[in-house]
Amino acid sequence: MENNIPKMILVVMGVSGSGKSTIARLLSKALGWEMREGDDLHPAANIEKMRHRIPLDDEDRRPWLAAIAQVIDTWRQEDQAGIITCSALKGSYRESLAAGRPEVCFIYLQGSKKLIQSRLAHRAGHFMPPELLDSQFADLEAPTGEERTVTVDISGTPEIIAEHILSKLRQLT
Ligand SMILES: Nc1ncnc2c1ncn2[C@@H]1O[C@H](COP(=O)(O)OP(=O)(O)O)[C@@H](O)[C@H]1O
Ligand SMILES: O=C(O)[C@H](O)[C@@H](O)[C@H](O)[C@H](O)COP(=O)(O)O
Repeated sequence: MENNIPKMILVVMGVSGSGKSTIARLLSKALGWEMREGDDLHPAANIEKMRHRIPLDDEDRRPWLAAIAQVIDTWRQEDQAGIITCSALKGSYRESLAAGRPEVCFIYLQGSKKLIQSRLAHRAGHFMPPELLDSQFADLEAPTGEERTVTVDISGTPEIIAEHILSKLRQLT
């Protein structure tokens, strides 16, 4: 139990630029839970595709989601809490990550295309081109009403968003 929050596995999700890495790092610091960057688990071909401004499809994402599930399963086997970033845009992807893994809780970073576009315009040193944002929103199936999901608005500062998530997680149990 950290900050009155029971051990769980958080999947920080949302479109590119919604703040997954930023917020996951803050949550990891606050909770002392290990954080993994989902971006690091893409096959090289996926990174190349995105670099060339080609959106990923279900087939491309299959091995990536499997690698994310593997990280989650390692934490489960070790009875560890953890935080991983993953866009998890579609309901079917979330189902594949959550099925048989009751420790998983999704944190959905919700924001408008306009706001996220403006943040991506200022992000440097990332392989993901801002031009792919339209395709991210086209694929997004927001997790409205799904179980074990916390939705937060991303218009505030990272610190406010993280605090908001922590307070919602405290109310989950
Ligand atoms: N709440 C926020 N307020 C202002 N800028 C933010 C906020 N969250 C993230 N950013 C900035 O927006 C950009 C995208 O955030 P990032 O964490 O890389 O998103 P993602 O991991 O979802 O692609 C980064 O430049 C980051 O510093
Ligand atoms: O199509 C997808 O499922 C996403 O694009 C996912 O692959 C991830 O979001 C990228 O790796 C970009 O990285 P950021 O989300 O960190 O911009």
